[in-house]
Amino acid sequence: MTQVRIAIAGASGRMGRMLIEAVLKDGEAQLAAAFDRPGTPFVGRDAGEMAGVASGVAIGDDPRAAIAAADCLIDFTRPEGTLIHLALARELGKAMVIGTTGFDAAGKAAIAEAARDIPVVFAPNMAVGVNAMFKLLEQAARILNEGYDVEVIEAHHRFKVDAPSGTALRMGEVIARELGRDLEACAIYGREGVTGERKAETIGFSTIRGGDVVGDHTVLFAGIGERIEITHKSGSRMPYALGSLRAARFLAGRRSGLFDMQDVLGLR
Ligand SMILES: NC(=O)C1=CN([C@@H]2O[C@H](COP(=O)(O)OP(=O)(O)OC[C@H]3O[C@@H](n4cnc5c(N)ncnc54)[C@H](OP(=O)(O)O)[C@@H]3O)[C@@H](O)[C@H]2O)C=CC1
Ligand SMILES: O=C(O)C1=N[C@H](C(=O)O)C[C@H](O)C1
Repeated sequence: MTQVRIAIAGASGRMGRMLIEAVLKDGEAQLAAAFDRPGTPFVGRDAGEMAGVASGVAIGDDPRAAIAAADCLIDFTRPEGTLIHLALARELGKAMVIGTTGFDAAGKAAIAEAARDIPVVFAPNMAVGVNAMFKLLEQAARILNEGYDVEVIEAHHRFKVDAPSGTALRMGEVIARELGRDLEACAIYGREGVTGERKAETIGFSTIRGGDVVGDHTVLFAGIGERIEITHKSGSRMPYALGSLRAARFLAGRRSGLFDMQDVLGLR
């Protein structure tokens, strides 16, 4: 069995650490490189240190060298960093798994463009449970397509920098598509003051930030006299890391193309 050689960007970040731990425990993957931004105190230290395992791989600060050493780059950083790493992966002909959220339209277009030359999995949530919930939402929206108000509520830790979460936005997209609506036109991001009555076609988003909440998402379908709530709660970041490794294996042997976790999990 050939092992997929993995490089990890943002090695000292919350997801970077979790990914390193997952790769080191996975018999089908090999940690080829891990890197951080130059000047961070983690550069030069063993990548497995925070997982309590000696990996023999020192955290570097040269993205090009790290990506060149691997078959696949897994990137959970920030949009500006991811786009730099994406250009390098494209130049070097390497696969890439992108978990970073918060891209603008130009960033998403750059990912689609790069995927003409290299294989890319780009998904706002790598957890199997959340991807199952996307399918449940499709079905719920299909059934509750009239008379039910749709609200997406998400909660995350105090360190998260983008809102609403990428997952909440994808939930909104899935529901809007099923209802024949354009999310850009119907999304309401928070309410304040005299807002007037709720418009039936809107999809509302509410964001909570606090403490160490890993990630909770609820979609509320509220009718007159009844309501349905579909909720996913993350208790650990490991499902995101394990999903990313599944994605890296899915990309092995592919030459190009833009995929998401629905493709990886065969849910399309
Ligand atoms: N798709 C999914 O399943 C999931 C997605 N995410 C997303 O992943 C991303 C990272 O989350 P998380 O690990 O919690 O964040 P952290 O802030 O803990 O880690 C981010 C890492 O990226 C580095 N980084 C930041 N900016 C840049 C840059 N411009 N260039 C290169 N490296 C950079 C940071 O380095 P430094 O310390 O120097 O800033 C840090 O090492 C977020 O967008 C989050 O929403 C998170 C969980 C699951
Ligand atoms: O920043 C996080 O932590 C998470 N971000 C992703 C998102 O924005 O949807 C996925 C998960 O919810 C955790």
